[in-house]
Amino acid sequence: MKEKDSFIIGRIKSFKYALVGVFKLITTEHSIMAQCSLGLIAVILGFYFDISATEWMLQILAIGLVLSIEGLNTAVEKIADFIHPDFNNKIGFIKDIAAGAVTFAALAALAVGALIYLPKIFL
Ligand SMILES: Nc1ncnc2c1ncn2[C@@H]1O[C@H](COP(=O)(O)OP(=O)(O)OP(=O)(O)O)[C@@H](O)[C@H]1O
Repeated sequence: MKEKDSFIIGRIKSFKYALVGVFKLITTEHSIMAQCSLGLIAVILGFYFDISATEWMLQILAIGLVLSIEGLNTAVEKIADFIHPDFNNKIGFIKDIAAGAVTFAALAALAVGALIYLPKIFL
């Protein structure tokens, strides 16, 4: 049996695997690429409109929330396709609710973006 790593070595290895996961998500998943692009546009808008520190914090949290849940949704889709590649109503239900979770985050992020930028654009 493989010997267990020490606490510190274990955490460093986990962080390395997590960074590899970030790289895989960004380079292979179209949904993550799309969300990253929207996040990048939000960051550019943030610099353009010189938003406050509080607005930056809310915007960064919103971007992080969407990317995190989109990443988990991708993982759910991959597991579903792996364990049951054929059409199946239960797999469809699982994928739908995982996508629904992303939609909650995306709507919240949209609301944050609207509250930050609409007054700056129209007022
Ligand atoms: N094996 C399946 N059985 C039943 N329904 C499925 C199955 N695979 C996909 N679906 C249905 O199709 C929808 C889209 O699934 P899919 O895996 O293509 O996700 P997607 O959001 O298009 O993913 P991607 O991130 O690859 O663009 C699901 O939400 C579900 O309703």
